[in-house]
Amino acid sequence: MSNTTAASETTPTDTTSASASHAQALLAENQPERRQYSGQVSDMGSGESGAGLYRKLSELNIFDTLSNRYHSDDFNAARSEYIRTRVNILSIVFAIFAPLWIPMDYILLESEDLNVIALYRLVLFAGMVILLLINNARKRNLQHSLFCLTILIALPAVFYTASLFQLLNSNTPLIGYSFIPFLLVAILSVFPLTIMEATALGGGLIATLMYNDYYSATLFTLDGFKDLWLISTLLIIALWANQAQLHMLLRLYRQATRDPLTGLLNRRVMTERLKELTQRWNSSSKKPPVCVLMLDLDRFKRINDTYGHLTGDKVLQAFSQIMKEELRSSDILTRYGGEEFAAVLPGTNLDNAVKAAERIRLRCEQSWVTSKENEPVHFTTSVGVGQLKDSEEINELLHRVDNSLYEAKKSGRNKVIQSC
Ligand SMILES: Nc1nc2c(ncn2[C@@H]2O[C@H](COP(=O)(O)OP(=O)(O)OP(=O)(O)O)[C@@H](O)[C@H]2O)c(=O)[nH]1
Repeated sequence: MSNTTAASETTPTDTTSASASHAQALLAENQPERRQYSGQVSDMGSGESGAGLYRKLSELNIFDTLSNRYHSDDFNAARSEYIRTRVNILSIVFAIFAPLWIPMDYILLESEDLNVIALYRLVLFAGMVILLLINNARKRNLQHSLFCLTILIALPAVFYTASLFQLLNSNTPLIGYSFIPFLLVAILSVFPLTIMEATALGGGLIATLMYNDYYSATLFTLDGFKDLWLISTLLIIALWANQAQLHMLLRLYRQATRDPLTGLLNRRVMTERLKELTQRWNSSSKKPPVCVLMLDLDRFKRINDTYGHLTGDKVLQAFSQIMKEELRSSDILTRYGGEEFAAVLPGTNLDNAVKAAERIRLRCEQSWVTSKENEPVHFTTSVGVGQLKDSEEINELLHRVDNSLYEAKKSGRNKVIQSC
């Protein structure tokens, strides 16, 4: 055990690993911009910063709903469950309604088309049943759910194209067929999709409609234009509905997982993430290092008692800002309890974790917030650091690191102690 030397560099610890990229996704919703300074720490609790256009777009949640690039693995898993259940319901609806129309075809279609179309409908029915099975084979996997959603949209689109080709030369009116692309675009609106996902699926449907209009020689007619107009309008409304759903999901998710004062993850989420991480770590042959920091503000009660709780809150926000700035965006940062914080550093060895802890300690020492009376309020932190050992349970690691933190407090505070 040792109190480490102060690290002069201000760059975050940077060792690579597979788990680091996983953790990056876990926390991506909370990425701050890195700023380097020491001195007065502004009271930014949300973890959002930036300027100009980027900031405006962030405020409009454009980046949140544009693609899933900034979504955590956990949020993606939650969203995939929404998509999976809706794909289940819709594939059952299609499986029921596809063969149900066969009697209507017998009334409306000419005899030479009947058997072929009935066969297409049975194939669509079988496709939907198979999709139902595939859709439930993997849970909490966004790629898989999006794949199944694409199949859900593609199967009726292929059925529509094949039927249209079959019925191209017949004189019967296409009752029960021509609305299919419009129905599919409308169906998109029940899913919480990003703009890119919905545009890709909607674009595919518009292309299908145009392809069929072209082959039935209606693309450049008034009817063709009317179809395009209608499907584009429906797609815009579907995109709007997608955005509303995705935005609401993100908000609910953030409320359930974040500490409102600092914007960091809450303790429950951190424990879950850490459990997942260690399970994966213990079962894999590659074992990149994983370290944990436990950080506690020193004599925080005194700050509250002297300057009031609002100033205490400012210190908590400033401290979390320092953590965000001194650690990598792939690290898992948590407000663990009142004035206690924790950080999981995947892909970082003990030496580098100690350096990172030392950077935070030093930044705190050099920083201050201002009280209501405009007095500078300084603060310091004590830190315990430990690295996950082979076959070690997560609780054992946390217990070890907590003991180091306790030792740092006992031996005078404003210290980093590593657990061996
Ligand atoms: N302002 C503010 N204070 C909080 C919050 N959560 C916990 N606290 C306060 O944090 C203080 C923690 O005090 P202690 O546990 O005695 O620890 P300490 O004064 O930091 O002493 P050491 O940890 O031993 O250095 C208590 O006064 C709590 O009321 C919060 O969200 N805002």
